[in-house]
Amino acid sequence: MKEEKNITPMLAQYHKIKDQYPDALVLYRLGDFYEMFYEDAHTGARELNIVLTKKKVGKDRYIPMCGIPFHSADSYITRLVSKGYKVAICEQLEDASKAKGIVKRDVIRVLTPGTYFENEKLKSALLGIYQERGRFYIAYLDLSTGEFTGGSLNRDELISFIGKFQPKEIVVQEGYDFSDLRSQFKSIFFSQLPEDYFSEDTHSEFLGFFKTGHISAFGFDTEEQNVIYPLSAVWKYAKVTQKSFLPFISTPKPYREDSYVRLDYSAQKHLEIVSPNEGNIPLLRVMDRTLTGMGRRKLRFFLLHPLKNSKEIIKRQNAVTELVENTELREKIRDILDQIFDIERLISKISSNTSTPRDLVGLRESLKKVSKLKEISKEIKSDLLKESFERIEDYSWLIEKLDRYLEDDPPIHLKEGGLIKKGVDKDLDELKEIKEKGNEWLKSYQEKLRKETGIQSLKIGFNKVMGYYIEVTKPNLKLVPDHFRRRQTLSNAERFITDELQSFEEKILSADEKIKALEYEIFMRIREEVAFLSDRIGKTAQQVGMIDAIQSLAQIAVEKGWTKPDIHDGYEIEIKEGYHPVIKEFMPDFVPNNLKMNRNSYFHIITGPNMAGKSTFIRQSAIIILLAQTGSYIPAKKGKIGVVDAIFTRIGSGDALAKGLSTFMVEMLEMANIVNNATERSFIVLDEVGRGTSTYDGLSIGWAISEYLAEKVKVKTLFATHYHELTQLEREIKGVKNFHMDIFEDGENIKFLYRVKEGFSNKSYGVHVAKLAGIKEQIIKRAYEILYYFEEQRDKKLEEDIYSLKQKENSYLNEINELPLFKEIEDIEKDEYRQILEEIESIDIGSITPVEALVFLNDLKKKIKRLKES
Ligand SMILES: Nc1ncnc2c1ncn2[C@@H]1O[C@H](COP(=O)(O)OP(=O)(O)OP(=O)(O)O)[C@@H](O)[C@H]1O
Repeated sequence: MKEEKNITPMLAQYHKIKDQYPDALVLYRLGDFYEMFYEDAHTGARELNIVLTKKKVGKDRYIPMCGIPFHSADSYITRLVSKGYKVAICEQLEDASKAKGIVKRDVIRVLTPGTYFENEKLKSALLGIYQERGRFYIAYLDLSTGEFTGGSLNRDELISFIGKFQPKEIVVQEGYDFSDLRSQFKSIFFSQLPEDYFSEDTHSEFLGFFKTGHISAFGFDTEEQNVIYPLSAVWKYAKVTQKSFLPFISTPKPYREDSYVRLDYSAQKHLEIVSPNEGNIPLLRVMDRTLTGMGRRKLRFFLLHPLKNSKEIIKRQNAVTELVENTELREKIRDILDQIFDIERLISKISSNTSTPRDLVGLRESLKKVSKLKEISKEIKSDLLKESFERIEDYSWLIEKLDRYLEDDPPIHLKEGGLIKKGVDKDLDELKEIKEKGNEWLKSYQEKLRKETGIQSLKIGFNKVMGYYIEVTKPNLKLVPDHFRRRQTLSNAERFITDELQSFEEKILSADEKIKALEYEIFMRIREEVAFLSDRIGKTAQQVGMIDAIQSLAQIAVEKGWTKPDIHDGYEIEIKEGYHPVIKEFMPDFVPNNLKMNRNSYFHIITGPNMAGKSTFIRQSAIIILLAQTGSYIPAKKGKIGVVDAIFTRIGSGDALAKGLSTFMVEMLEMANIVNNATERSFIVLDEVGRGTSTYDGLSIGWAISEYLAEKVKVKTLFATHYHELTQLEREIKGVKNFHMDIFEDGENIKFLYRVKEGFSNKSYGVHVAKLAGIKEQIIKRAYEILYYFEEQRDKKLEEDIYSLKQKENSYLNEINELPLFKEIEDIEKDEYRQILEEIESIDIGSITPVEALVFLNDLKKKIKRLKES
């Protein structure tokens, strides 16, 4: 900010502070308001829709200003932060009435989208990214729970991670180009951090904070060492923004993407696991039977991180089974969990100094219930649950202490007093006694005055503005003695004070102030003791979350009659009478379907009319596999699941992920990702491929991709398509099988049966759907005429195409030699001519497919054309 000459001391102070926070809106405390000045005032007034005024700062000098009242500042600040602004809170650090000269002020905290952790609405979380040689090193920090994790990812994994964890703010090193990430995640705010956040000094400070000398102490491997950059940068950012309020941060944990099923961002979105597409309901919401915040977060993690290791899946499944089968135990656990608050949030608040006395009482009560949970650990049999129960620590000594110290129903605000029980501190007890005795004195003094004056209705009262007073109603005023001094006149009474009452007031008020100060001091001491235990209590809270997530899986299984799938390491997948768990909620007569995949039948091409249930079927299959691998029971009569290593989806064409890319380009990017990464152990669902381009381009791409996936990768795939030509693949590749959605046809009227059957269907019934949608009868009639014509043409053309492709395959060299174009190149320069000839000769006739032959021919034609033109 430019220096201004001859400015007031207040403005000079403001400039000094603002200069330290150039990228934040500085909220400068002035009495009962937070004021913004200059450019900040313009921004604040615009974003908050409040009046922009002026502040006089000298003779005829004004600066722009806007202000928000201190008492309702929270909602204004939330609005600013949720719009991506950083807000620096500049407080008065001393009592204005006692200050000599200008009141001391400083920024006590900077609130940013990723660090305003105590705001429930914002759900703040922070991600740091450091890039080196194409690898992304990340650190994720959720200050509301203390969760801190770091890892090394490739680009796809990074996108998937952001999708799963949904940070509100991403911080990167200066100069890092994040425009492509920003276009993909529009609701996330990005900040660049200066060099020193990534410096060696910061590394040492960070390691010092966690009392270790090297990052490997957290369990990171040698090749992950660079993760120290984002970890320490994120930690420093939290420290700088929180200032003295730094809440609990757990020891960083390595995030190992490769121990979970690969679930790309597009799959998370398409399957609507935790966040729905417009208007829908996500799987998590339908399944969630957790009773605590920790459990809810754990269940969310389970669903986004299905396991790959069959032993681990079965271990979790066994825990779920125990609670499915033992109703009494499940209900006992649920009853206890229901009374436990969000311990992770509480300890985070308590250690950040933003806690209220009620948070400590909440923690105490929750820990009591946690002890109750521990009491039933003897009844537990399954390994995973047993481990969780065993890891719960016993906090009876802390509970006992908190019980002894804290009043059961303390006030919300820390400074109101009445927090600490009797018997904790001698001085405090004495002061309280003075206060209590004071009450007795007041009673007897009131009695004495009534007798002396003869005014029976005389009463002594107290309010915060006036202090103590003697109230006499109007009709009795003539009886008031001379030594009563008037303090206030009301409509039907007068209030007085006497010397005696005034000296009493001084004594009591000073006792009261001392009580509050002492209580505050004691409270802060206990708070610190609890904060010191944060890490350990946090670990116990994690176990409570695990138990809660497991019981939630058991509860939903019991409620909905889900079954336990058979998990194995083989290739086969079999689902009997499976259904879509979300759609079924709203459609009780949902038709269940079977899926059977093995070495002879793993690439299923599913055709059928529009609206017949193809998409639903392929999505439900992916969801059932995902659920099975989280250890959950499944919405099916029976299931055998050969563990998959990835679930890929290519669904829908409406969701242009990144603006600026065509729908088709987005679709092809997703396809490229699938083709490049799928293995024999993956599971793919494709809902139409190549729709965003011309029919033949689309068909060719769909065809070539199917051939590659079915023949080369041999990956289990469900491919819903309107390209009926693709059903030909069944004859050419073993493992490809055709299915269709069954319908009941009666002339031009059809009824959807929503059942998947073997064989193909060569009609789309799109016109029928148009009719259902209410398009005029005469248009429908005409559409049918055109459709029949096209169908005839198509069938003829298809036969011809296939015939000619076969021909090309058998004798492609001859055909290429006979191409008229080929002869024309004889006049062209020898070298290039030879090059083309060599290219033709290098082709292995036996291994080329019809589609490859076509592509090759097209390429050749283009090259020749280019040569001719040059
Ligand atoms: N198994 C089922 N039982 C009952 N109703 C179903 C079933 N599957 C789907 N439906 C209903 O049919 C509607 C259309 O299903 P879906 O979107 O899966 O069809 P589709 O064949 O993929 O259509 P399109 O080819 O137009 O994309 C669903 O919204 C649902 O209401």
